[in-house]
Amino acid sequence: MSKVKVGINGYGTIGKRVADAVKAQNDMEVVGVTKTRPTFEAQTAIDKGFSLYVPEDSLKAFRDAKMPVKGTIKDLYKAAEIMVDCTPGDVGEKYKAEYEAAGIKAIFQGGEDHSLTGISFNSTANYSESWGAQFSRVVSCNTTGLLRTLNPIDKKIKIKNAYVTLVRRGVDPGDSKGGPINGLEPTVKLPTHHGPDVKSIMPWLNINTMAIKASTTLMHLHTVVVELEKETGTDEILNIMRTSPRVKLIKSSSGIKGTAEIMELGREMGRNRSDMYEIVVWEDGVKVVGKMLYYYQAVHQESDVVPENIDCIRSMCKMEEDASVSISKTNKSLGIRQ
Ligand SMILES: NC(=O)C1=CN([C@@H]2O[C@H](COP(=O)(O)OP(=O)(O)OC[C@H]3O[C@@H](n4cnc5c(N)ncnc54)[C@H](OP(=O)(O)O)[C@@H]3O)[C@@H](O)[C@H]2O)C=CC1
Ligand SMILES: O=C(OP(=O)(O)O)[C@H](O)COP(=O)(O)O
Repeated sequence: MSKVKVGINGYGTIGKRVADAVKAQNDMEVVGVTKTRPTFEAQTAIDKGFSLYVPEDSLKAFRDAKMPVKGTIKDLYKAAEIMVDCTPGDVGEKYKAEYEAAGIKAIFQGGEDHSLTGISFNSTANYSESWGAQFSRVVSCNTTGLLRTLNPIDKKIKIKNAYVTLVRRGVDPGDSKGGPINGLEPTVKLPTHHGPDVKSIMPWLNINTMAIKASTTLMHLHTVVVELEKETGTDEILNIMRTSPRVKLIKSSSGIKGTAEIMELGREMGRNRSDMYEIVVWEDGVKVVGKMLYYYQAVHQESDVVPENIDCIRSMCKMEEDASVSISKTNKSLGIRQ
C-alpha cells in the first residue's frame, strides 16, 4: 500500500509537530512543509530532511539566506494528496480556495471556525464523520482536552450540565511577543468560544465556559464541574477516565503538584520536545458528591492536537475505518500508552 502524501502549510508550533508525527507513521509521508520567513525553524526543517516550500514573495528572502527551497506553496499542492493547514488562526481560511482549486484535501486547525469546513474532528468523539471528507477541522487544544474527558463520561453517564473555567497559558514557550507578562486576564466576551466549539462535536451538551489568561507558557488548566443525570461514585468516573484514550491519570502525591511537574514528566519520558500529548487529570482531584462531579485537567496546548491530526488524515483519506485501530496505531508511534 503506497503512503499517503501529506503537505504541511505552516511549519510552526503545531505544524512542526505534525510533520514529525506524520514522519513517524508507516502509512503516510511528509512531501513538504512551508514557511514564509527564513528563520531557524526553516533551517531545522531542512536539516531534518523536509522539503521546504515558500510563498512566491518569499523566494528572494530564502535565496538571500541561502536556504534551498523546492518551490512555491502552489508547487506543494502538486505533490500532496492532503494538506494539514497549520497557519495562524484565520489565515487558513484564505487557503481553502487554493486547496479546492488544486483538488486536494485539507485539515484546518482550531484557529479556524467550524463553519469553514462544516465538520470538526476529535478521534474518540466523531472519527467517522470525517470519513472521505475533502475538508475537516481538528478542534483546538482546549476543545480537544474537554472532549477527551466529557465525551466518554457522557457516553456512560449522561451529563445534564457542564461548567468549565479554563485557565489559559498566556503564550507558547517559544513566543516572546504575547502576554500577560504579569497577572491574570479574564476573557470578558462571555460565554467564551470554547463551549460552542465543544458543541460543534457534541451539539447536545449543555456546556458553559469562562476563561482566564495567566502569565504562564507551559499548559492550560481546566476546572470542570459536571451535573450528572444520575448519582454515581468517584471510582466509576475514574474507571471511565482510566480507559479513555489519551487521558493520563496522575496523583499529586507523586510530586506532580502542577503543570511545571507535568512538563518535567514529559522530559523524563523522553518525549519529542518533551510533549505531553495526553490530557492529564489529577486522580486525587476527581470527586463525585451525589450527582455533582468535580475534576481538574491540564492540556499541553502545543501537542495534544498532534495525534488528532494523524487520525484525521486516516479518516479523510479512508485509510482505516476503525477509529480505535487508528488511535492505537498513532499512540504506539508517539509513545502514548493509552
Ligand atoms: N499554539 C497553540 O497552542 C495551538 C494552536 N492551534 C492552532 O493551530 C494553528 C497554528 O497555530 P500555531 O502553530 O501556534 O502558529 P505559529 O504561529 O506557531 O505557526 C504558524 C506557521 O504558519 C506560517 N505562516 C504564517 N503566515 C503564513 C501564511 N500567510 N501562509 C503560510 N504560512 C504562514 C508561519 O511561518 P513563518 O514563521 O515563517 O511566518 C509558521 O510556520 C492555529 O489555527 C492555532 O489556532 C491549535 C492548538 C494549540
Ligand atoms: O488556547 C488555544 O486556543 P483555544 O483557546 O481556542 O482553545 C490555543 O492554544 C491557541 O491559543 P492562542 O490563540 O492564545 O495562541
